Order: sequence, then structure tokens, then C-alpha cells
Amino acid sequence: MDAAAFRTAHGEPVPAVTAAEMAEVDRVAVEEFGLGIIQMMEHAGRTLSRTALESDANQMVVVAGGGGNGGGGLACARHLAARDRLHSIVLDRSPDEYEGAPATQLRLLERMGVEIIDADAAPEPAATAISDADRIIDALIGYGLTGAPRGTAGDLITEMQSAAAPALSLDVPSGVDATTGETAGVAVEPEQTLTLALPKTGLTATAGSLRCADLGILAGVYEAADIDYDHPFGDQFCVDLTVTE
Ligand SMILES: NC(=O)C1=CN([C@@H]2O[C@H](COP(=O)(O)OP(=O)(O)OC[C@H]3O[C@@H](n4cnc5c(N)ncnc54)[C@H](OP(=O)(O)O)[C@@H]3O)[C@@H](O)[C@H]2O)[C@H](O)CC1
Ligand SMILES: [K+]
Repeated sequence: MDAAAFRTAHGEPVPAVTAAEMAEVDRVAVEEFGLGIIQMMEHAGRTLSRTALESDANQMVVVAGGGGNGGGGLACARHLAARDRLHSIVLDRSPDEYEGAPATQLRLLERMGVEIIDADAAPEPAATAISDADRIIDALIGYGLTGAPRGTAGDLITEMQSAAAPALSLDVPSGVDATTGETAGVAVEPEQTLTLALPKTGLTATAGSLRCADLGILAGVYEAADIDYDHPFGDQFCVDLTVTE
């Protein structure tokens, strides 16, 4: 943990956590406090969509991976589709491979009838969707990145990077190590990142502006996970952060 890596606009210090610390917070929240992953994911997706909707973009593409990061992106996609601001959803794997909370999110979108492109099976339509979009929601990989981006996910990061549209990354720009900020291979360079619950230590070096979303995690969870936590959101549900000089 870095106790004062970031500050709010009011100058209040906000600690940054490593990927391992955040994973422990998630574990304690779910296993010891009974908070559902889907509950946290809904807060992530709602705040991500509200941030995306601040722009004029109306052809937004959501690029979603198979883990918790992708699940948050899919929740966001539902809100964008409901407002007719979604171009399509691009997945890095077959919809059949989704499990758990991300699968729950995906099944809802399938029932809505929105366009879902499996980039593994259809790389060209996926690349076209990314290049045609006027804003890219990057929900491919979050703090669960292991090593350099491989396969279809790596190709999608390259396509997001070369697209004309700006990217809004969820939690961590895909390809960036949440703890160190290092990129072992390709990585998204977003215009903005919406990080979740607390900023990650690796975000001090990443491109673009930073916002943090409240996931409704109880203060006791942080205490149990041994993280010094002071609710940084005031009366809001998200807060803009800058790196402490
Ligand atoms: N309290 C919170 O902060 C919450 C955060 N949430 C979000 O969940 C992610 C963490 O979710 P997790 O499932 O642990 O991991 P990710 O989604 O970040 O990453 C796993 C997926 O990424 C693929 N992956 C990983 N490394 C690579 C790589 N080098 N190349 C290609 N693909 C990679 C991995 O693919 P596999 O094929 O290995 O399965 C997974 O698909 C966090 O960042 C938040 O966004 C929760 O939603 C709620 C609580
Ligand atoms: K991401």
C-alpha cells in the first residue's frame, strides 16, 4: 500500500493498493462479509456508464474480457444499450466460455439482442467495430493481468491502441500491471481510467485522467484486510484523483 499516492480535488490523500491487496479486499468482502461480486460489479458498470455518457459519443464499443473486469464492462454495456449509445460488444472469447458473474451479465445482453462479436471467431468484424466506434470502453483485463497480453486479448489491445477513438479504461488500462504500472507487452493508453474502490499503485504512471468509483465496500472489510482506509467519496459515488507530487 502507498498511503498517500493520490489526492482528491479537495487535497485529501487517498491510498493506493497493490493487486494482491485489492484481491484480498474482494475476498474478505465476499467470503467474510457476504457482499456479492455481482453487487460490486453493478456499481462498477453503472459508474463506468455514467462516466462514458459524459461524452458526446453515441457509438460506443465495449471490449470485454472473461473475468471480473469484463463483467463490469458488460454491466456498463447494458446501460449504454438502454440509452441507444452502444455500437456493439467485442469479446476476446466465445460467449460459451463465460462463467459466474460475467456470464450473468452477458446472458442479460444476449436477451437484449445487442450485437456481440466474438473476436476469437470473428477477428475482422471485431477490428471494424473498434475502428468504427467513437469511444472505446476498455474492460478487457484489470488487476488480474498475468504476464504479457496473449492471443486475441493482445490483438484487441493493439486494435484499441491504433483506433482513432479515445478509450475509457475500467480499473486499470488493459495490459498495464496494476501493482507496478509496467507493461510487459502491448497496453491501452486511455484518455481516462475509472478505477474501482481504491486506486492501484501502478496507476501513478499511467496515461490520462483518473477517477475512482465507490463499490459500496464496507469500511470493516478494509479493516479486516489490514488496509488503512478513510472513505474518500464524501457525498458522491465517484471522485477524481491526481497523483500526489
Ligand atoms: N472490489 C473490486 O475492486 C472489484 C473489482 N472487480 C473487477 O474485477 C477485476 C479483477 O477480476 P479478475 O477476474 O480477478 O481478473 P481480470 O478480469 O482483471 O483478468 C482476468 C481475465 O484477463 C485475462 N488475462 C489475464 N492475463 C492475461 C494475459 N496476459 N493475456 C491475455 N489475457 C489475460 C484472463 O484470461 P484467461 O484466459 O487467463 O482466463 C481473464 O479473462 C478488477 O480489475 C475489477 O475490474 C469485480 O468486478 C468486483 C469487485
Ligand atoms: K481494463
